[in-house]
Amino acid sequence: MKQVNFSLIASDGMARRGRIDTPRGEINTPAFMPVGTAGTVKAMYPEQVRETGADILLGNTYHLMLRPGAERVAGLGGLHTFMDWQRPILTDSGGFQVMSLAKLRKLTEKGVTFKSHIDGSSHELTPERSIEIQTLLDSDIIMQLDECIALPAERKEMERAMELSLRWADRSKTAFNNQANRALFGIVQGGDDPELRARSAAGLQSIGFDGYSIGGLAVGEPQEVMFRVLSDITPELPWDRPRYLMGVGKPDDILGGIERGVDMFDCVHPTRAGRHGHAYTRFGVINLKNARHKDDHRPLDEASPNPNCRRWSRAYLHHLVRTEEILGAMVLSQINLAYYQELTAGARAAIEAGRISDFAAETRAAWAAGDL
Ligand SMILES: Nc1nc2c(CCNCC3CCCC3)c3[nH]c(NCCc4ccccc4)nc3cc2c(=O)[nH]1
Repeated sequence: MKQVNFSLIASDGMARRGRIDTPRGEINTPAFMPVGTAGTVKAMYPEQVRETGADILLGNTYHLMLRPGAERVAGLGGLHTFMDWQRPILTDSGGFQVMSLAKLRKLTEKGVTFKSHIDGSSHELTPERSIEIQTLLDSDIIMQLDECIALPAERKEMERAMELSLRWADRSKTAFNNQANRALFGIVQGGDDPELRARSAAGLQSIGFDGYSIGGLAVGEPQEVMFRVLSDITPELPWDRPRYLMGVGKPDDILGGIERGVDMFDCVHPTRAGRHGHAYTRFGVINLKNARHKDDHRPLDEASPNPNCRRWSRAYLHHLVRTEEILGAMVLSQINLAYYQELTAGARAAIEAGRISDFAAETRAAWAAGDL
């Protein structure tokens, strides 16, 4: 009996409020999933990540297969034990990271061979090996191996990568062998071409997956192109399965994705931006590196539910950022992750109350009015 199940709790237009039940706990959707690339959400204790409201976090096949190695993590009890995060983990298949990080990549029908960006050692990633690695990590939601191309691209190129990804989807499903205790997601490709996207979605559904990721976006295209592709594709996907928009994004991308029927999001942005001195608040993003803050005794946001937004002056946060103090990265990572969770929690409540469009309008108005 499948131990990972999606329930649709409410919908409001295309927006959905759902829940994914897994052996390691539930995931409330729309969900923002913090990224813990190498087995840690940078600058955060696992319990702090949970306290921000996260139900699930991401691990990374590419990084963990290179160091410390998938078999080694398995020997140490799997990724949950290794990092002491006992709630759900989603892992990516590694293909995207190979194409963006590795050296001397060679892509064939079989898979992709590459040299590690860490020590130059040779590696191969195939649909079968990626499933094996994600299973060794004991991940709760795993991804097919796919090929993601940057936009803009020629239609022939988008078609080639989409059709390869579909063949790899089939091989991934076979290698997955219907494991009951974890979920396998297919990944929709097809660039910005509606016909290719529809073919990809139909092809994945005929194979059958526990969830459907929307890949090939947030790869350089303008936001309106991403939104058009989303509006075209979510109606083509099964309403009773989660939709996961990969690598997205900034708060306004996430809000727009929710309005277009997306259930799950991941992005390195909130943690990376935090380490670079950018703080996300209800009024938009504030660059604390800017010298204008050096005498500002006001807290970041005195009405925030997050104590870290009330506790220190902007001048102090500016000081931490300017001096590159470790506490700066810690505090701003927590502030940004907490804000992303406030945003998705607010969306979940608004969908349940049938008022997602009001919520979206209020949220955008606060961003626009931002007295930062
Ligand atoms: N398999 C697969 N993964 C994709 C990813 C990686 C998602 N995060 C994985 C985590 C696992 C661990 C690491 C990440 C994507 N990320 C983005 N954009 C990120 C854009 C961005 C870049 C830097 C900062 C902010 C945004 N588009 C993506 C498309 C795909 C795709 O088609 N297929």
